[in-house]
Amino acid sequence: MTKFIVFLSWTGWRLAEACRVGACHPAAADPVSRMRVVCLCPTRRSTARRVLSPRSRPMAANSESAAARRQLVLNLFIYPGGHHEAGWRYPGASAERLLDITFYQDLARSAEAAKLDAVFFADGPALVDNIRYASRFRLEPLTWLSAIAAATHHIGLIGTASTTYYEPYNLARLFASLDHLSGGRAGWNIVTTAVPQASGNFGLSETPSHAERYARASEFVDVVTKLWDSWEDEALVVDTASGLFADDTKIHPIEHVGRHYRVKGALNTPRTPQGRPVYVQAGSSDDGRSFAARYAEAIFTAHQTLPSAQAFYADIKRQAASLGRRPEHVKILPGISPYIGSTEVEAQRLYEAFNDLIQPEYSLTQLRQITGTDFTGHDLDARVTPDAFQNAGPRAVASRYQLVLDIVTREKPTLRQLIHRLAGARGHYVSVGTPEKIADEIQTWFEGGAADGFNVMPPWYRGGFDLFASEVVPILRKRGLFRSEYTGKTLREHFGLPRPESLYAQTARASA
Ligand SMILES: Cc1cc2nc3c(=O)[nH]c(=O)nc-3n(C[C@H](O)[C@H](O)[C@H](O)COP(=O)(O)O)c2cc1C
Repeated sequence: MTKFIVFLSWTGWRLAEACRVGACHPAAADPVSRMRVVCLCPTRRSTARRVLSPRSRPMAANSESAAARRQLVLNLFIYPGGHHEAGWRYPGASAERLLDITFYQDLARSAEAAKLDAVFFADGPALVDNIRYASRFRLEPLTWLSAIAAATHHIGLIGTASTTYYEPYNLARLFASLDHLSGGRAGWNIVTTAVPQASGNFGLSETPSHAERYARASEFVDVVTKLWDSWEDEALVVDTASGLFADDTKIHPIEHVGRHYRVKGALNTPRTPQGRPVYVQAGSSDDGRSFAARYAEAIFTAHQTLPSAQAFYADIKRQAASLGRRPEHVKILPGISPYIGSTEVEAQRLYEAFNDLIQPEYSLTQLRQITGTDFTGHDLDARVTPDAFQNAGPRAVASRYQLVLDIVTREKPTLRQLIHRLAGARGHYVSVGTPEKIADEIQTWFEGGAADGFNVMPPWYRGGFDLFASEVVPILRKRGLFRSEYTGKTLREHFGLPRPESLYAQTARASA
């Protein structure tokens, strides 16, 4: 017997749109979640008219062209099974295709068709605890992004790699290769990795301290920058007539000797189309912020409230400017996880449908990892108070810990409410509502000094992303906030970032 799920999925909303003109449709199978829907014509007509006739927002002043106007950055953050920890269980989530590269190539092509800036892959050098309940295995970013590069032409490719668990020379080669093979679309999300179980996979008896990780990260970025610049742009000659392949006077060993690394160089790969991949960064503590202000060209960050995001945004822009950098060359990109419905009620119901699928064993594991407190066996409907987190230890300086503490202090949730808050997007902003409402929130953060764009984190694939691309992006485009066409080919061009001059060219110019 076909199960009728009353709440309206996307096709149902489309049907509701048809309802507005009075033509009710029989129940139809919804290709997104393959749930059968019933179009509630009579009750929907007024709702449909209210919801479906998009409220006009003040359009961009005609005199100001979209191209001249500051453009929103939108990346699709790809996570196996979706960003909600139970996303893999949601009907229509294609759980059987979690390791199917064609699924991710199709998703990236859809993101490219929507003119998004980049696809974004996280990474973690260890198996998460309690994998038994959540699709939290890791797709190694560089290999999967290389396959996506072959299936796309414009969209950027941002992969995460940890300075704590890589070697500079290898990382420089990998990202240089991704930039070459993609025609200049590579971005490197620089992380220092806080998860304690990673160190055992790399022969370390303990996890380096928070401060030590950032000290290493700074030297690491200095080394890879020298490696990416070790070939001057003119070094590669390839003159078949004369037989000169490369001008080795323009290839420079870096001879780096530092506290953490000794690297002779030069890199064994020519300088790349972008010169260097785009430097993205994720880590929001004080150390993380000063590191980001110094190196990052884009910063992935987690904020639950507009004021918190505004304070972070202002701080980073101020720090970057004080280092002589142009603040507009540092893009602040909070995560946003959208739950989209044709009415607020339906969107809320969708959000609750996901939370009904969570398995608290996994959620409590994540909470313990972030806060150091094990709530196993605690009453899920009892309130959580800040003094419950006595075992934070070194985690206390990590931004994710602070974020959870802020939620508990601000909202006084029960344990169940807290794990629901975190289940959606691990502490990133969750936006539940109609496409208009979600576009309003994006515009408010973008114009309110809180974000230069977002890493979009759909609760599930594909439906969660397809709804965002088909319903929210057009509203943003209509408001003049987001591109209609790519105007560049490289990720730097999408982000409006300059191609960096090599260190040698800078030195030569300075001494000329
Ligand atoms: C938004 C965000 C995303 C992150 N993504 C990753 C990741 O994919 N892999 C990883 O190893 N660490 C990741 N981290 C952890 C950071 O690399 C860093 O180790 C941790 O946040 C501690 O630094 P912080 O206190 O400065 O945030 C992320 C952190 C943030 C804030």
